[in-house]
Amino acid sequence: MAERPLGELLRHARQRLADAGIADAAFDSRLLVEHFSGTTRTDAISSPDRIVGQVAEIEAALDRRLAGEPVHRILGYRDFYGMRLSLSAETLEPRPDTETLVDAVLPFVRETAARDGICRILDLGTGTGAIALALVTQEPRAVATGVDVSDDALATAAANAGQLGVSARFSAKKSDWFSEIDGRHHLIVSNPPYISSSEIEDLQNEVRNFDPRRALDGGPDGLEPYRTIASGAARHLEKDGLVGLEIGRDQRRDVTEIFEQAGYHLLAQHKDLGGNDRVLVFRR
Ligand SMILES: C[S@@+](CC[C@H](N)C(=O)[O-])C[C@H]1O[C@@H](n2cnc3c(N)ncnc32)[C@H](O)[C@@H]1O
Repeated sequence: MAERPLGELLRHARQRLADAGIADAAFDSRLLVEHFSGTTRTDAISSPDRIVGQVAEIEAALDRRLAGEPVHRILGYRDFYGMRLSLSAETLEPRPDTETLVDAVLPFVRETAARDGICRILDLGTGTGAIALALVTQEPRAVATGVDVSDDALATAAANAGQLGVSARFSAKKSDWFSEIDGRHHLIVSNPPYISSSEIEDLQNEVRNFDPRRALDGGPDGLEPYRTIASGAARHLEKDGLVGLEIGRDQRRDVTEIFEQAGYHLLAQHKDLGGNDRVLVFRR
């Protein structure tokens, strides 16, 4: 059937996902139908008889969802800190938990910018650019370098900066952590890969099969990137600069120890909305 009324199509889509046991069937079906039909939630309520011509595209999107692909991978974007960020094959889907890191360091970014007229930020493992772009869109005097080893992620981050109108204050830089980085920054932020290599096989299919492995795998104990960041950060930080990190829920002690051994002290720690340890902020 090439055309169908919007209300009927929404019910059908929801039913297909619910019948297959998809947990968020109502939410996912609404996002997919709205995206591929170009309609809004208001249209669904005010014009359920509106005829939708994109039935084939919507069925194809539902097929992908039924095959286990996460809904935002199918949509090609995910919203983060009020921004719509494009995704690509080698970018992690930014998660709401990571907004905790942005909230934790934003006051420091604003204070630094007010004092020095600028805040230089280094985002290690930038992916879509989520953390750096949230900070530069919130503070107009902030400038950020987003580092990644993936060309695909860097191209996506640069495109996201363009979409948000902040290209002049965001540069995407290919570097293995600090290897190609010069100069000093007021703030280093990172949500590095922090899952141990052996645990990756136990992850939900939707994470393991659709988020890039390079964005997840933190080495044998999941802590390798933290060691690299702890040992290199001092050469790239301004005096009194901060390091803000996202961590796995059981990594608070280990990551604190790694940074304390490198001469830092823990300035603040934050839990995510689920009450898990999620963010640590260090000063030297
Ligand atoms: C967990 S993802 C975080 C992405 C993004 N910052 C976010 O919070 O949504 C980790 C990122 O680190 C990048 N990465 C992995 N190894 C790296 C390395 N050696 N040097 C720089 N970036 C690396 C991955 O490509 C990935 O984009």
